[in-house]
Amino acid sequence: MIILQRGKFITFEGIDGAGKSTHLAWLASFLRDKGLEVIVTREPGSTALGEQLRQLLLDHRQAMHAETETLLMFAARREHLDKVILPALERGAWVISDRFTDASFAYQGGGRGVPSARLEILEQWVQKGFSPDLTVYFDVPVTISRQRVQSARTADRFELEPDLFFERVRQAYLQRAKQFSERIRVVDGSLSLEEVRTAMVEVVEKFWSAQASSGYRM
Ligand SMILES: Nc1ncnc2c1ncn2[C@@H]1O[C@H](COP(=O)(O)OP(=O)(O)O)[C@@H](O)[C@H]1O
Ligand SMILES: Cc1cn([C@H]2C[C@H](O)[C@@H](COP(=O)(O)OP(=O)(O)O)O2)c(=O)[nH]c1=O
Repeated sequence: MIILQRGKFITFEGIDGAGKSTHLAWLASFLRDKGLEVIVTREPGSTALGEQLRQLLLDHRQAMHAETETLLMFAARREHLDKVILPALERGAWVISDRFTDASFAYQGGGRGVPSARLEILEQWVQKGFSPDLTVYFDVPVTISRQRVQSARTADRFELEPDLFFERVRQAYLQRAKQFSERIRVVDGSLSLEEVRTAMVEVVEKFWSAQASSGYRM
């Protein structure tokens, strides 16, 4: 009898320009080299409906109430869980997502001031106790992330927010990293690309060894 083990769910977090997307591809190939099926995905988005919600959420002409924004983020997440994340984990694949619920606590909570208690209700409603197995948080000062984003792409609705908004987002991430220190690993994203990658590899290799020693069959 073949007993299929559930895959692992890894998320990347950080303020815009922290370097998440740059390092995601590396992690995917690291895990694929170990023989795993790996799904790379992102939030908001990654389903047909989720990508439409993403367009509404990121379009700078689309002003919206902070609670509308929050509900749309969780609506996109519900689809993402149902159509992509949970089926992949159940068939044994590993899933790496560029952002997940920590982003709602950081952006809608820290950035927009939506009370954590409300976010926790939505989290419980949508996730029913499900959360990532590992989160890598790339921490960068706002000035650095701004410079990177400005030279890399056209700003979306969030990236047009002032520095103060991103300071609050960053503080909320740091606070959450303290609160969930077992799950959320902080990497200094302000270093050179090579140095950040080395720090990330260390985090991922530790996680990998912990899985192996706890009996996870690779
Ligand atoms: N450690 C780094 N040093 C210098 N530039 C970086 C570093 N990390 C990312 N970048 C650059 O910053 C820009 C934004 O990076 P990206 O990975 O898209 O960030 P995010 O996905 O977190 O928004 C890209 O042009 C990328 O090449
Ligand atoms: C998932 C999520 C993203 N966001 C925001 C953060 C980003 O500014 C934006 C899109 O995410 P993303 O594509 O990761 O942006 P970037 O590549 O610039 O880091 O959506 C929230 O505000 N709340 C959420 O729950």
